[in-house]
Amino acid sequence: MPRYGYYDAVVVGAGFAGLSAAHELVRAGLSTRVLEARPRVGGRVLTRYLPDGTQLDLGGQWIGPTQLNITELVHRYGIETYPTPGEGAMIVDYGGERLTGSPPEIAELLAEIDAMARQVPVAEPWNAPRAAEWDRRTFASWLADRGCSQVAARFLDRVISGGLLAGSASETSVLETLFYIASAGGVEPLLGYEGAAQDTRIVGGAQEIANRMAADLPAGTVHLSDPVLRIEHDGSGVRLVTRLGEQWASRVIIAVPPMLAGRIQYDPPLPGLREGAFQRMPAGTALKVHAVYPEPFWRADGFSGVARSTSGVLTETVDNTPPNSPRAVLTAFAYGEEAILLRRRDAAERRRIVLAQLGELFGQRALEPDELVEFDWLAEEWTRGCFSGHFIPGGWTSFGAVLRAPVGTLHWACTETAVRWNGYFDGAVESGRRAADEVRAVLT
Ligand SMILES: Cc1cc2nc3c(=O)[nH]c(=O)nc-3n(C[C@H](O)[C@H](O)[C@H](O)COP(=O)(O)OP(=O)(O)OC[C@H]3O[C@@H](n4cnc5c(N)ncnc54)[C@H](O)[C@@H]3O)c2cc1C
Repeated sequence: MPRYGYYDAVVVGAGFAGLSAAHELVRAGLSTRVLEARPRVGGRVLTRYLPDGTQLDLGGQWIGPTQLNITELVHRYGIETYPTPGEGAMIVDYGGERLTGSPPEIAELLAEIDAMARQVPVAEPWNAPRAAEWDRRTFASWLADRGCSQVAARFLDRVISGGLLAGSASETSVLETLFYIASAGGVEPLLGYEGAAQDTRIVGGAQEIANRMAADLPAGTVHLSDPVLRIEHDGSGVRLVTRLGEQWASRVIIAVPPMLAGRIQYDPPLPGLREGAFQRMPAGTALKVHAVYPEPFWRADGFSGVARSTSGVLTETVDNTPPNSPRAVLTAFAYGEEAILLRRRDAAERRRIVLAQLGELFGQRALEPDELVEFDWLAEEWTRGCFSGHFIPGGWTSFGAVLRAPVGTLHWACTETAVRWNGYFDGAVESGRRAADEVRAVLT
């Protein structure tokens, strides 16, 4: 280990991106330190246990079979997984009509959107043939002009702009929407359960992967509860001022969400385009709420627990009960305007609104959970949003080219910079490894 706190590389942030970067740097024989603001690793994964042992993943939780980076880590550490409970009927509340799947109009629209997404080169979306037009246009305006039914537009606004991008169609460009879809390999790999992004869960919770990655680094590599406040980079080396002291490094990988990377003080200030990119990538506003019941009563009624809805505040629900759990968990998601509306209410009113909709979907027994557990990632000092950040309209074509470009001795990671599975664990791992490759190429 180097003396006097001088490292070949310092990584800021111990989420999947930062931990993945650190592993590659250590493997390359570079002296490495990770500085993490929180008293724990994992960032946007957070597994909590209720006193009786019921497990709740308050942050990210699913992995899917085409997410090869995160799957490799799960295998490397021998972490057990289980399939997302899937038996029983899905409920689709489609403009007040109750269906058991998406109607043909939605399938047609999704096929069209998929075809458009195939025209977006994921490493450089700004070079898509219709990039300029798609980047200045919101997805809401595309839906309006497409001439689909109002309910179909509302469904896609809530399920795509909400469920995937954690916002609403009026704030996201067509290009960002298509990039996100292309980055995951299509609409079905994103929205589906079996064989798709919601296929598999982690025994012990998703935070277990991050815990194991941190434990597998040389002792003392990860330094917790020490946020980086200021970065001085004169081209020859870097001085990092943290809450507890200072560190020096030849190279730094900043593996934190854009919203937070932009809040670190840089001296000299970052180039204008780099700063502009941070400013144009706000984080989503999704809310994830867990209702805990004595048993999964919906299964006995023939339902899978999966619901999608065009009305009410909740767009999606899922059976989130781990195997051998003492109690059952039904998890609900609100996105975009509905998630903002819920935040405007106090906790008692939020509870009333959420339970009323669960009752409409799953019947009387849903009205009386043992507990309702919520966690607001938007209010988390070291995350500031949920699920991830996205370019606002115009962002990709004006600022996309600088998203991953190093600034002198500073390198950028985090899921928002990923080419594949952007926004997911898998993309975070990819981004950390890519940034470590950049550093390795210079230092070894
Ligand atoms: C509710 C929710 C559900 C999700 N569901 C899924 C899912 O099912 N599957 C999936 O694949 N993805 C999911 N995601 C997204 C997934 O969690 C993220 O893509 C991934 O965890 C991001 O990893 P990261 O390393 O890029 O960033 P982060 O996890 O945000 O890590 C950044 C780290 O940097 C630290 N940090 C911030 N600022 C500083 C500073 N100044 N100094 C030092 N440290 C700092 C933070 O504390 C954090 O630990 C979900 C996210 C949320 C919030």
